[in-house]
Amino acid sequence: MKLAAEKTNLLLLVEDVSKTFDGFKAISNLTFYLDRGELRTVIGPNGAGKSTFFDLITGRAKPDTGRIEFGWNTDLTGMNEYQINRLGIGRKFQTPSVYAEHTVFENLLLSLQGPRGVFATLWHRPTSTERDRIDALLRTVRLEAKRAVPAGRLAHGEKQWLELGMLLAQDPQLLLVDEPAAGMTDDETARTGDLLISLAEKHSIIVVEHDMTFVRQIARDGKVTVLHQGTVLCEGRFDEVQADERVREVYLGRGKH
Ligand SMILES: Nc1ncnc2c1ncn2[C@@H]1O[C@H](COP(=O)(O)OP(=O)(O)OP(=O)(O)O)[C@@H](O)[C@H]1O
Repeated sequence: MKLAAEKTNLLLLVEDVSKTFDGFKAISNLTFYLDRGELRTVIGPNGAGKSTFFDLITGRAKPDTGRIEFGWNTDLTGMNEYQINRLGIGRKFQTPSVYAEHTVFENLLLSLQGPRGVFATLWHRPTSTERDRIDALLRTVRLEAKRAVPAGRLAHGEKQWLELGMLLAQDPQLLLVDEPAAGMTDDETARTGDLLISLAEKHSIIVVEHDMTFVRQIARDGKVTVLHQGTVLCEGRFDEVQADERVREVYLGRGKH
């Protein structure tokens, strides 16, 4: 349990959380702390509970027991997904969900304006502040050259970057990113890593990932958390985790590298 003095830099507190689905304990006494400005990578074999962990933070699933707090003692367990999102927690799912027939620019405009609705947004002339904001987002995700291209015509990697840009348009404090490198070429994967590292200067980020080359790239000297059977098996720098016998047994030993 964290003491008050240790909490000053804490952004997310997950303590002793459990979640059972139909008698199966998907998350079991999970404790996890994230500091402000951290870029944390979470790995673990299939079924370890990574998606459920994100579901619990974002309010998609509710814990049976335990505490989940954001910022300075804001209890997330009593809030719904919308309220948690409004607090500043954004999630990017593995499969990009962009408006295929609308341009990259329009997709970013839609995210910037929130729940106004597609029709209202696209019939309203963006303000110069909105244009500046979108230009900055396009630079961040390196899609300036694609601003007028319909999102459906983008390459897989570009769609993922656009969706990250759409998430950033809401200016979240905490970004939860699910397997961003899945299905990407090596070059796209490396660019995604660079992008996440640059975002970590302003945001706190948790990335769930299977691709170990990518995990090594983004983890640098930061912490990697290994989940197994719904709980934290170990935590440490990439090389420490990689050398841990328990990790080798449950994860790397199964042929994932
Ligand atoms: N809504 C649900 N109902 C029943 N069982 C569930 C539900 N959600 C998750 N589970 C179970 O909980 C366990 C953890 O699932 P979860 O999807 O969180 O793992 P994961 O680490 O994300 O796996 P993967 O790497 O394959 O995506 C799995 O055994 C899964 O079948």
